[in-house]
This record gives sequence, C-alpha cells and structure tokens, in this order.
Amino acid sequence: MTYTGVAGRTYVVTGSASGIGAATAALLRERGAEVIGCDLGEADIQADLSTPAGRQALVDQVTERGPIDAVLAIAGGGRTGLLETNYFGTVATLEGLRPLLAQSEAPRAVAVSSTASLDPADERVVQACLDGDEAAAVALVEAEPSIGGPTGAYGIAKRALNRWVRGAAPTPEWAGAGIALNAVAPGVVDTPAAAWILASEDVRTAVETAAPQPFGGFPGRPQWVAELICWLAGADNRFVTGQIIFADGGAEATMLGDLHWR
Ligand SMILES: NC(=O)c1ccc[n+]([C@@H]2O[C@H](COP(=O)([O-])OP(=O)(O)OC[C@H]3O[C@@H](n4cnc5c(N)ncnc54)[C@H](O)[C@@H]3O)[C@@H](O)[C@H]2O)c1
Repeated sequence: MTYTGVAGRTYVVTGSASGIGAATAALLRERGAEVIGCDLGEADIQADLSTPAGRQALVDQVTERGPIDAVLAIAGGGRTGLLETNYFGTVATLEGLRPLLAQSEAPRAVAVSSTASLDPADERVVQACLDGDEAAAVALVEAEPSIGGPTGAYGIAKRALNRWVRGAAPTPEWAGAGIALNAVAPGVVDTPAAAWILASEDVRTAVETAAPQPFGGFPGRPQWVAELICWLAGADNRFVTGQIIFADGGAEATMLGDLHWR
C-alpha cells in the first residue's frame, strides 16, 4: 500500500494559534497540506467557538472557501467557557462542517479530548451535553461550582465529547458518509494551557506519579500529539473510527487500563 500522506489535502484546524493546534497546523503545512486555521487569536478565521454566533461564523467562512478534506477540532482548554468551547463549540464545528466534509474523497475528523475525561463526571451534565441542551448543562455547572472531579466542568466536557464521538462515529451521517471520526485524548502536554499544572510542584508530582515510567518523557510535546492527529486525519487512515486514543505517555494505561479490560 502506498503512503499517500497529507499533501494536497485541505484541513480546517481550530485552536491553530497555539499549542497542539499550532503544532498540527505547522506539521500539515510542512507536509504539503493546505490549512485553514481558526482561533480566538491570530488565524485565517477569527471566531469565538464558545458562542453560537462564533460557531456559525466559522462554518459560513469555511463553506465560502470551498472543499475541505478534514476537520480538526482542537480549540479548547481549561480557562473559560469550559462546556461552551470544549463540548458545544467542538461538536458544532464538526456537525456544522460535516456536509461539506462528506464531499471529500477521504473525509476525516478529529476532536481533541483529554485524560481529564477520565475524572468522575456528573451524569446530568453529560446527558444535557449529549441532548444538545447548552443552557441546561451550563446552568447545572454554574449552580454547583464543585461539580465533577478534580478538573470540574472541563473534565465533564471532555467526557461528554468522548461519548459523543463514540455515538456519532458509526452512524449513517458519519460512517455512512465515509467519514472517519476519532478523538485524541492527550495527557499533560507542554503548552500554555498546561502552564498551571507545570507550575505547581504538587500537581506536577501527582501527574508524574500517575504514570511512573512515562513513555517519551514528561510533559509531552505538542508535536507528538500532532503526529497522531495528522495520521488519523490523513487518507492513510482507512480503518480507524469511533476511537478515543490516549496520547499520554501511558498515564491512562497505568491508571485505568485494568478497569477498561476487566
Ligand atoms: N496541554 C495539555 O496538557 C492538554 C491536555 C489534554 C487536552 N488538551 C486539549 O488540547 C487542546 C489544545 O490545547 P493546548 O494545550 O494546545 O492549549 P493552548 O492554550 O496552547 O491552545 C488552545 C488554543 O485554542 C484557542 N481557543 C480557546 N478557546 C477558544 C474559543 N472559544 N474559540 C476559538 N479558539 C479558542 C486558544 O486561543 C488557543 O490558541 C484543547 O482542547 C485542550 O483541552 C491539552
């Protein structure tokens, strides 16, 4: 089988101004792909994906530009609009661009989740997310600031995202249209979003201890995650869909591997 790579394909990359999104956009461009970057910060398309208007602006502007081959929903993080950006913005980006994406000969989509998705999550909020009820999900979180596990609403948003990817990938709209849809769940990666983790000795030690012999080293590099995203979203991925793939140096396998396989 000939490796076709990413050259000549067009990728929409959200979160392109920093961290994992910037590393992915750079890798794609280096390998000959065309990238349409979207971010709150400097990007081809500036849009705030925490709002319905920003999500619509992204879909409209990408659609105006013409055909695409992959959508990489990477924008997110743990600062503000935790549910709004990490769940609703991500799903709206993927769903909004799905009809355009389906016209590609090798359409692919990737959502970026997190190992925080493994934290205990409040099922009511997860369900409100999956129901598409943004107001209800946000109201639940606002009413109970200590909701969820150590990563709060961020972890809940990423848990809901995992569930959405698992549910959507095999449906006629995605698999039936030939679109591979996967999630990549990074562990701690050296980007501005993880600065607070890396700055705290306690948190850093706790995370390092979770995977005592981290594969690749700690913290991860954005490029290591970008490589995986690029492959999943490339034409060479002919058989992988509906997966939540942890790129975390072994943290998930160390912490929860037993739970998954028991
Ligand atoms: N760095 C980590 O340790 C880590 C771990 C697990 C998951 N992640 C996930 O990886 C993804 C990328 O994060 P990163 O680490 O590269 O962080 P980062 O802060 O370096 O980059 C995130 C980018 O997303 C953009 N963004 C945030 N909110 C947005 C919004 N409402 N609309 C448009 N753009 C927005 C930011 O402007 C920024 O450019 C996020 O989804 C994050 O949750 C990161």
